[in-house]
Amino acid sequence: MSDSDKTPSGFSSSPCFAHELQAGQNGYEVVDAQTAIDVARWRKAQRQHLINLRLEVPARERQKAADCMAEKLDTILADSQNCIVSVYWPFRGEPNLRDWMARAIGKGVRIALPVVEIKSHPLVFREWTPEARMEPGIWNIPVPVDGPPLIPTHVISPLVGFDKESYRLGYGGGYFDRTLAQLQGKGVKPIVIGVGHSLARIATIFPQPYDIPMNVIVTESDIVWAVNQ
Ligand SMILES: Nc1nc2c(c(=O)[nH]1)N(C=O)[C@@H](CNc1ccc(C(=O)N[C@@H](CCC(=O)O)C(=O)O)cc1)CN2
Ligand SMILES: Nc1ncnc2c1ncn2[C@@H]1O[C@H](COP(=O)(O)OP(=O)(O)OP(=O)(O)O)[C@@H](O)[C@H]1O
Repeated sequence: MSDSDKTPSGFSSSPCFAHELQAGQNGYEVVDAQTAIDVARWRKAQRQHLINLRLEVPARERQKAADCMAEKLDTILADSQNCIVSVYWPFRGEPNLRDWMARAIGKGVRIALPVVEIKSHPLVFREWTPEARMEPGIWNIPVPVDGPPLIPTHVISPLVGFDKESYRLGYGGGYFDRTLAQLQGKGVKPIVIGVGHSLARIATIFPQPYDIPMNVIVTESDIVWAVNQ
């Protein structure tokens, strides 16, 4: 099946929503209500499909792919002393970068993990080390409990899906977009690195006004920098 074959049919709106923009209250423009419902429904189905595809890959093969991604991260973060890199604690078949996190600390990088402190609010980042005290957070994902919030210089974001315009499909909470928008409001622009399997590539995520594109996407086979960097 070609990418264009995967384009859903039956939408009330075309992929270009620019003509439907209205002033919103969240600091970004909003599209009309029906478009928002259509996009949310389509994304939900895509998430389910892409997570299932990834979980069908045998665990050993997934770890091999994650190791390839880790090597590529080393290239991107070659000059990363003094950097604070937000990673993630893997779940539901996300690339497991935990060994890479420990190695990066050995090279002078500070590693942080995202924490949902308040539902539907921006994420907070707390430092992780192999000794960090962890507690189950949202969806039982372990999060560090001690230390002050950190502001990352780099945000490594796990991809459920991604498209050729470097937009990310996540789990539907809007957490990364909300967080990046908040940081940008403070004049902070971390480098956003998406990591995911190449099977997560789709033609478009039907980007919405609140979606913030990533700077670079790392898969097991490629490093793809966004255009207009
Ligand atoms: N490993 C890992 N940790 C992570 C993330 C991640 O993507 N991976 N996150 C990255 O953001 C944050 C958690 N993300 C979340 C995203 C959505 C929902 C959530 O409640 N989703 C709704 C479905 C919404 C919908 O489909 O419309 C739900 O499950 O009911 C919870 C947490 C922080 N930690
Ligand atoms: N900057 C923002 N401010 C307020 N709400 C936002 C913002 N960005 C996204 N959202 C909300 O989050 C919802 C889910 O967004 P989206 O479908 O992009 O999630 P996602 O990127 O897949 O999830 P996640 O980042 O948690 O993995 C959107 O419907 C939107 O209402």
